[in-house]
Amino acid sequence: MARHLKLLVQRWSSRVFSVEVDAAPRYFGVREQLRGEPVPPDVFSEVQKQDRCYSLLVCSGDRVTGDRFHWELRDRLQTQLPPGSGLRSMSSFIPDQKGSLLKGYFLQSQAGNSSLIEDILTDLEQRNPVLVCSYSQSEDGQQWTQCLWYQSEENPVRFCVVPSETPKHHPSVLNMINSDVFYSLEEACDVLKQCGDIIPETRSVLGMLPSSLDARRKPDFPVIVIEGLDATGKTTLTESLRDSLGATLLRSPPQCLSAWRGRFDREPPLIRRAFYAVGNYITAEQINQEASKSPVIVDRFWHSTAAYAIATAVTGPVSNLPHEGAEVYRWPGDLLQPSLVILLTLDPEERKRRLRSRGLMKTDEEEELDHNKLFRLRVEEAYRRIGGPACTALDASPSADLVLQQALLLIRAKCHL
Ligand SMILES: Nc1ncnc2c1ncn2[C@@H]1O[C@H](COP(=O)(O)OP(=O)(O)OP(=O)(O)O)[C@@H](O)[C@H]1O
Ligand SMILES: Nc1ccn([C@H]2C[C@H](O)[C@@H](COP(=O)(O)O)O2)c(=O)n1
Repeated sequence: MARHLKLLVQRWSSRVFSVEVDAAPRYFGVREQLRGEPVPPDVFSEVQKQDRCYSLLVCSGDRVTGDRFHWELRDRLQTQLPPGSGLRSMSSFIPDQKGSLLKGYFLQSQAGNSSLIEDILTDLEQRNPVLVCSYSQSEDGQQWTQCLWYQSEENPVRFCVVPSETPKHHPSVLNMINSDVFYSLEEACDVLKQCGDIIPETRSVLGMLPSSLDARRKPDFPVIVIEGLDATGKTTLTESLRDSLGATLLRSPPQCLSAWRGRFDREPPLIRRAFYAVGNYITAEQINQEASKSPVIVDRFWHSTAAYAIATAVTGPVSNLPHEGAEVYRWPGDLLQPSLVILLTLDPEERKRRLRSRGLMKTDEEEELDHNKLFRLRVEEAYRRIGGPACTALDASPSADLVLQQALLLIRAKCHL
């Protein structure tokens, strides 16, 4: 057994497991001996006595391989598992310990299909970096126990399953920095470089980077970023501002990456977010060049990259986001800081009306914004919490002309244009 797996299992009883039920995590832990009354954790409360549950945790030493495997595993399981397996996202972590998060899946077998499921899991564990556990109920129905699958042939160690308190931080927060949100060009490039063999397009993306970057260089003209959810009116406003101010209009990701964007949108968060992070640095270089000649308007920048990444990594209500002022909301030290960031805000019904009347194709995340109210609320709140510079909110519900006038007032007050 690999050394890192052995170390993992040694600290097994200090780990907490979380299973997603109705878009919110439920927590449980394991103990070698049960103290006090047995209480089944609520994730097991609706499982029938004769049924078994299983967990699979991805334990790859290499994060690019591990994240890609975790991403593909969901499709594989959805195709192979019999109906009614109740596949859910799961994770395992040590509370408050950064980098301790392992991602995986939780499922259950029903009477009659457990041998099929066990064959699938055995095959997966033999060929891939996964750790499988099975859960079963004791004869008297009082207790659920966990058995590490790789040991089950030899001398299986059974752990008692116990409910666990909601941890201070959502588990995803433990691995967010430089996995979901990148705080330096170097960290984002490292991920893309590791993908060179599996995604040849990364070489072209990295080839677009300027040879040197100077985040401290102060642009001669103001740089104004327009942010907001899709269909809040960014394109409409940025084009009007360009015309009114005689400004240059740029966007992030920049035009030169558009041929590869769809390719990276199909990758797991680690790779996808690294692509968008690198896009911001390429746009920053374009800003540096243009802001020596005229004001620059930018359609999306760092706030979009960080807000969508944070809101996707965390599940459940807004209260699961990292707390206000947390490290994840800081601005990367090596990225150009705009003079002003305007966040367009819009009532969800009006946004939907504009989306419908526009009728364009939507990305998966835009679809998610429409269907998942909690996701939308998390993105909006993450936008507000990101600092350095923080967003200035602007109500985008009046007519396009009135929104333009309000934006010009903000720009003149802040940037003395
Ligand atoms: N102030 C406004 N009042 C009414 N309709 C508007 C207003 N601003 C924009 N629209 C319309 O709403 C739709 C979405 O606007 P726009 O494309 O500018 O949004 P966006 O934020 O750039 O969207 P995306 O991020 O998806 O590209 C368009 O059909 C546009 O004409
Ligand atoms: N600087 C950026 C720009 C965009 N994104 C991501 C966030 C969303 O998934 C999607 C929205 O972009 P749009 O469809 O409006 O072009 O792209 C990002 O992460 N960073």
